[in-house]
Amino acid sequence: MKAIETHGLTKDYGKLKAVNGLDLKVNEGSIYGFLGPNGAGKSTTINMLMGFIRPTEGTATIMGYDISSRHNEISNITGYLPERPAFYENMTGFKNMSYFGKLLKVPDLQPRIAELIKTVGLEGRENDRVRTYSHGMRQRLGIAISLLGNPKLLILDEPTTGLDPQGSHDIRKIIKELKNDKVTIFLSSHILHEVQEICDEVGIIKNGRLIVEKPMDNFLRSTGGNLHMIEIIAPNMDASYSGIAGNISGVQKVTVDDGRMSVMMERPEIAEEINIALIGAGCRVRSITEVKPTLEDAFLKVVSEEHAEV
Ligand SMILES: Nc1ncnc2c1ncn2[C@@H]1O[C@H](COP(=O)(O)OP(=O)(O)OP(=O)(O)O)[C@@H](O)[C@H]1O
Repeated sequence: MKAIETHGLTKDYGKLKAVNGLDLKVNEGSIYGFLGPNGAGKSTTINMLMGFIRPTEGTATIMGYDISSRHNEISNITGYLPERPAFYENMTGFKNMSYFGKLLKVPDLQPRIAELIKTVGLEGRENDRVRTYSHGMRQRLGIAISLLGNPKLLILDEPTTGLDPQGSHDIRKIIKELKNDKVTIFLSSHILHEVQEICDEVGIIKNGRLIVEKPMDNFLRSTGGNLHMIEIIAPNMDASYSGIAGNISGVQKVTVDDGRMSVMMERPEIAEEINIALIGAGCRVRSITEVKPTLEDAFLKVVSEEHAEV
């Protein structure tokens, strides 16, 4: 069973197809990064999954439950953090949690709240009114509330946007710990280095259509043309060594710039041959580092292409 599965999910706003025939598959236990340019249809998709708006066409299930008919079951197993969470501003963080916890009929509510306040790092501020909270504290409270019911699936709409480095780091840590507890996490974000760090699957939507859905590693490798890249540093590195590396079988491209050689090659083991050849030719190799493709590069590449990949 998939944690989330959609078939032809579509939302029209007049002539605009905000979401257009979306077929998503989110594996249970994964951290799935749902990406796309502004206006691509991410929030509209999330709003349909959460039952806030009705699809124009198509179907979707969450943990096997149909979103159009099994809303109660879905609410019981899904936690949700909206892009801008709303609270009772004049109540304390603790009281807000109590209120939502009672709505969800959370058993042993008081100890559960205390535990979550600790998890999200709000200790010491839980008895202050929410209107005095910073943006980061509001996000922390929103995450704590979304976790009240011990969800199996957590849907987070841009959870770290606008947070300071410590806040983003803490939230990434919470997300990774939830994965260890087998919670599936579906998050939308524009902060691609964070998505690369924590997500193991990636789906990219553009103009309402899914253009990529892959395990993160596969996606990063596929957009790099399945090549591996290394960077070699040597104090006496210069262009005369390019031919030495370039002659080795499986090396696709060599550039030398500012005392650094960059090599694109077909297999990672070729690095050892390059090292031996360079040293044999008098190059004083100091370091060889694997350069990982970035999600940002891969994302920009696929969204600038017109064709759909899936
Ligand atoms: N209630 C609405 N009425 C009309 N059009 C809407 C409505 N809600 C969203 N749209 C349009 O649907 C498209 C998708 O919007 P959506 O908010 O889902 O994008 P998004 O991917 O979440 O964008 P962002 O990254 O900017 O948050 C946009 O063109 C938006 O203007």
